[in-house]
Amino acid sequence: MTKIALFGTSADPPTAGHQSIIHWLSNNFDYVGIWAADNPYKDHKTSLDHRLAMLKLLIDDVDSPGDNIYLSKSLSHRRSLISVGKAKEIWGENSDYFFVIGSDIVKQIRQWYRIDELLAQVSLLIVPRPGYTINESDLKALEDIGGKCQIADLNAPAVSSTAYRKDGNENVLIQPVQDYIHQEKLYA
Ligand SMILES: Nc1ncnc2c1ncn2[C@@H]1O[C@H](COP(=O)(O)OP(=O)(O)OP(=O)(O)O)[C@@H](O)[C@H]1O
Ligand SMILES: O=C(O)c1ccc[n+]([C@@H]2O[C@H](COP(=O)([O-])O)[C@@H](O)[C@H]2O)c1
Repeated sequence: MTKIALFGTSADPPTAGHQSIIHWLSNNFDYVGIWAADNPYKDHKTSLDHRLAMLKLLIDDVDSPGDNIYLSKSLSHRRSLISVGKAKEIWGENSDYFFVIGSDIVKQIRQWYRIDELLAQVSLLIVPRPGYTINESDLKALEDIGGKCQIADLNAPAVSSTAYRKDGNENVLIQPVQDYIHQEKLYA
């Protein structure tokens, strides 16, 4: 069965961490669907169009021999259940869908919109994030509501969008994203 990884991010701005996840997904799945979306729990510091443009630069910079990464505005939705529905219009009902989250989201995701319906349609692929241990009790709570969880065998770097927004740490960004931010005078 075709394996599809789905990865949504607020991309405010996208970091070297997002890039290492996308690179790994590209090597481990048949297709990778990526989108930028507003997060209903957060305020964003720049427009969705700028965040999409930065995400495109980040993906263009990924060395992907399979050429299997799809950044699609049609997937962009603040509710991931809707994004998954859009993905199924692209890759069909008979593919195997893996919804990718960092380990910092494992507890929170239980509060997401119609989470039981989301979990019925995808497996969760959890990327270990430095500083965020994956607790058995959180995995069990997800399983209790129908979650099928797998842990990705990937060491993502200890970087975050917050480190750039709050502290201006440019080391968390790849050069093309830094250049775009300067050119468009974002996050000033
Ligand atoms: N370095 C990382 N390691 C593991 N997971 C990550 C990493 N960066 C982002 N993720 C995961 O990718 C998804 C999208 O992340 P998001 O765009 O919120 O980045 P972030 O750095 O967490 O942003 P912010 O600092 O604004 O909260 C989330 O599921 C998050 O857990
Ligand atoms: O569906 C939800 O209820 C929901 C709640 C919070 C976040 N999301 C999505 O999760 C993705 C990652 O968000 P973020 O801010 O962690 O990058 C992004 O695509 C959001 O739209 C989705």
